[in-house]
Amino acid sequence: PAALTGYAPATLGFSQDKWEISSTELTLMKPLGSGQFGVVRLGKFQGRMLVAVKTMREGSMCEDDFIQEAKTMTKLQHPNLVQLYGVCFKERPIQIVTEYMCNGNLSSYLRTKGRELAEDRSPLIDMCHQVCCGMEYLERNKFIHRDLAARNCLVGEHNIVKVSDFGLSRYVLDDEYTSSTGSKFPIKWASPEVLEFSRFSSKSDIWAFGILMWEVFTLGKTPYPNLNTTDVVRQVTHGKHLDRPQRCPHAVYRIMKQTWEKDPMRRPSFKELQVQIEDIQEKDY
Ligand SMILES: CNC(=O)Nc1cc(-c2cccc(-n3cnc4cc(C(C)(C)C)ccc4c3=O)c2C)cn(C)c1=O
Repeated sequence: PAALTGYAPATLGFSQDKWEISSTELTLMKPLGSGQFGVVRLGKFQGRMLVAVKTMREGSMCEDDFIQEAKTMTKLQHPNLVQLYGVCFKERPIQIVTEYMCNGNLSSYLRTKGRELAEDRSPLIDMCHQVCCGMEYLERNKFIHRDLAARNCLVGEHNIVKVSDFGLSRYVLDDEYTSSTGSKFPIKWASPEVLEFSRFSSKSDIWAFGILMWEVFTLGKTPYPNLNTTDVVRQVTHGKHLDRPQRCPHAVYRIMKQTWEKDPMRRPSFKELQVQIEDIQEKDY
């Protein structure tokens, strides 16, 4: 059956609209770590399919709003998106069940495995291309991620990269995260219009994608190293950009710079970025 070949069927094999999962169908296993909503565990669905299970920490999420949206989110299906399989919401705390990615988040993966990846440049540009493909699908579906960063992408076998937790920031109840002046707000990935007016759009996702490209070509460095929040906000609003990472080809840096246009409408779309990245892959790699 498909599950044994490692191919993750989009809807775990049940009918399209069965996005409600009963907790009796889940076996929880080892913890994978904890995120904004609490502990995430490895699990098994119906005793055979490996999944990841987020158990919502009390008060961390606006659960009713999320449950409304979950049905739509299960319909977002793409090879470069971490598939949302369904939600257990008959008991509290609710549990979110997604596809499992064996190599963890892209930021840690770059920091630990980056050396090998950088031996040849193609894996790095290929990872950017995969994220771009997942984001182009979201853009096409008028779906905004709102917190695109290497830490919110996950890695599977054979350097497969998928975008994770898209749109979930809308349900975070922690003001430290949601307020642009909060200690957990992702300032270094935020575009000028997000910093000034909290104006999120696919064009602010494009800005964040440029920062993610910089993360990839620095093998997981934190952007604006040794700058504090105030300095980052000043630099970004005054049009000062991240420098070209030493292992980043000029052609790739030219793409990054397009994503950091102050005027959102002058930034490319993910569709246009996809073509530009594919052109580089054909020529240089
Ligand atoms: C070794 N393999 C693995 O560890 N694989 C996996 C690890 C995680 C994992 C583990 C712990 C924490 C988080 N995490 C991290 N950041 C988050 C950020 C948000 C927002 C709203 C702030 C964007 C929401 C949820 C999370 C969240 O659950 C994840 C994704 C999820 N999945 C599907 C895996 O395959």
